[in-house]
Parts: sequence; structure tokens; C-alpha cells
Amino acid sequence: MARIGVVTFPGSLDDHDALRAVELCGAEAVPLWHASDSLSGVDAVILPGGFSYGDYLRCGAIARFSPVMTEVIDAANKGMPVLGICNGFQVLCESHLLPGAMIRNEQRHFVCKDQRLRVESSDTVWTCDFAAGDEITIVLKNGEGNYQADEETLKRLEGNNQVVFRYIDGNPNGSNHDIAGITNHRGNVVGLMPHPEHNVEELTGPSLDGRKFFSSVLGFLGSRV
Ligand SMILES: NC(=O)CC[C@H](N)C(=O)O
Repeated sequence: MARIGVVTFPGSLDDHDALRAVELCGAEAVPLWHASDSLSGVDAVILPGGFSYGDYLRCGAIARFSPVMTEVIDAANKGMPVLGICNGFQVLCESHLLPGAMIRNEQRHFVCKDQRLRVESSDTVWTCDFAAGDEITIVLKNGEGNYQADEETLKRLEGNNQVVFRYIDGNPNGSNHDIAGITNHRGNVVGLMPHPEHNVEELTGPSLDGRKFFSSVLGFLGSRV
């Protein structure tokens, strides 16, 4: 059975939902601690949502220096699947595993809503069960989700098909090019602001669209073994 680790930083909020989603989708969920220098032999890592280190300095700026991140960066550079959800996406940008940066939402307040997205790329280990062009609904909840990158970086992301998710039916936070999620060149590291781990059960809704993130990576790991 594939083993997927979920890192808990001081101030993480959605680590338990991520662990639960991993289990619901058929993998072994492995809690990982920010101060650890081991990934406990996991096959993939999720950096969850929340307010790591109280969002001091900038969201994700302190978490990036956690001992466990040295291991995550090393494993990601060797091809391990890594998914950063919201605060996790912010940590991935601060770690330079993904380009660009997040600033305060354009309207200067926290946004919490069911967000429509278009899947732009199924060429990543976390989205291979989607088809490019699929439209999905995933919960969005953050204060600093406004994705910014310089023109050259945006051009490169668009040209290499590294924009994975785009906001549709309105841009909720001012992100450049309506970007909701991106991947690295290799397609093993994905970061997005909306929360797939909250969209895996009928009871809580608003969709089951989050399940495909987990089935995608399980398929990838299965085919790799
Ligand atoms: N839901 C989250 O992960 C929140 C991320 C971050 N703390 C923000 O407010 O932007």
C-alpha cells in the first residue's frame, strides 16, 4: 500500500483532514512532524493548509526553514510527489520548489467560498486522473492567495503547460493570469490554493472532486512500483 506523509507545522490546520482524505482514498496516511529530519520512508508528501508559525513575516516563510523541509526539498528534487495545499503552496513558493509568490488578496480580506476551477493540465502526478479542460468545484479559504510572478516566469509557466488550475467564474483574489495552482517542470510538485482534502465526502460536499488528486498519485505510485 502506498504511504503518503502529511507534515504538521506549528499552526497547521488542515493536516488531519489531509490524513483522513489520504486514508479514504486508499493509502496509508503517515503523520510527519516539522522538526523531524526524516520522511519515514513515505512515497509522497502533502504540505497541508493552515497558518504555519502564525503566518509571521509572510505565510510559509518560517515553515520553509523547518528541518523536515530540507528532506522534502531533497526528495522533491529527486522526483517524489509533493502536493502543497494553500499554506502548503505558500511553503513551496518560499522553498523555491515552485516559482512566484503569494501576497494579500486584492480585496484585503479573507475569502472562504466554493470555487470553480478549470483543470489546465493532467500532466502531473497529482492530476493525471483529470482531463485537461475539466471544470471542478473546490473549497477556497485564505487571506494571502494572490499569486504573483514576473512576466518572464508567467510566460514560462504558460509555455511549459505548468499552470495546472485556473479560477473560472471570477478571480477571487487578484492572482496573475487567474492562476489557482501550478507545477514544477517535472510535474511531481504541485501547489494550489483551493483545498482538495475538504472535497472527498458526500456528507460535507460541495463535491467529490478532491478524490481525483489522491487517485492520481496512487495510480502514479502504483505504476511506478
Ligand atoms: N487555508 C489556508 O491554508 C490559509 C493559508 C494562509 N494562512 C492564508 O491565510 O492565506
